Amino acid sequence: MAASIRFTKGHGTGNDFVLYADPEGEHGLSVEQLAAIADRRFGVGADGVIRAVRSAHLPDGDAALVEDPDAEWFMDYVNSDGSVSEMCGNGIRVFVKYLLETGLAELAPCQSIPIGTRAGVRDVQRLADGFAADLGRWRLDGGEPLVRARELPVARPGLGINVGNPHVVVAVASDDELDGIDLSRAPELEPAPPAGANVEFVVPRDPLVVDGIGRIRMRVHERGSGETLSCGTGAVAAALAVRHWAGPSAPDEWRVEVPGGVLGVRMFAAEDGEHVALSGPAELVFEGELRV
Ligand SMILES: N[C@@H](CCC[C@H](N)C(=O)O)C(=O)O
Repeated sequence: MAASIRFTKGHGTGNDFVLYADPEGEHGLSVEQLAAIADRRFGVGADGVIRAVRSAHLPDGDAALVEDPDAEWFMDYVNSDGSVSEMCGNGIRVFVKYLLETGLAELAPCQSIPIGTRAGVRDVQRLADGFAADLGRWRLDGGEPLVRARELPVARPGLGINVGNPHVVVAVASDDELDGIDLSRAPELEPAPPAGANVEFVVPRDPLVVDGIGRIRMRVHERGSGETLSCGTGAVAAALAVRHWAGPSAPDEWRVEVPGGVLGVRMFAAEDGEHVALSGPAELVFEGELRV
């Protein structure tokens, strides 16, 4: 018999999600069901589906990732093709907004809430106009694969960066070149990273730095979702890559323009090394019922 589940649709700079609450961890959906929900013609339509599960009710594999006993909620994130990802930078802000609006959690302005994810526990702070997520440590990862994309005149070397999930960032020559890339198909990476990667194409603004803030524009092809209007972890990877290429005088604060809006990225020293934080808006736009 078909079951029905209440859902909320939300987005962060146009990266959109279907969210539903499953506090006791009883309503995990199959890959096929998740992909059907995310389908833009035959389903609700979204770049990803997010399930809110109490950490206390996770299966052993995911429970091992939640080391902080204060992380009451776990963000179970899947891409629009039903594949699992470790982290979603836009999703985690929308997730916290959803917990607050549905009364599943409380958070005073400027305070933070720890959220369990497959990349570990991440703190999300409530701001006046959105949320900021501390995405923790990052690392150069995956070398410098050659990237080929349709309408990109030549293959370019990318830079592999892991911010909880894998990214490859590619610098392009101009706004026109960025706008001309056809991302209706996944870019080819050589060698291909074993777990795949999200691929960001990035161009600096001129001048690159204004008032101590670095400025870039990017487009993204997401692993498991295709081209999206925004990718939070992608914006973080893009800012880290451009800072890496720009050298020691580059700033630690960045403004990243994506097709769906603007995100903020900040690198800062923490006890266990350098962390990177992502800030931006989170919107909930409608509610409905899933028939699964
Ligand atoms: N859009 C997200 C990233 C979602 C996961 C990604 N497609 C992956 O497979 O790693 C973001 O805002 O970070």
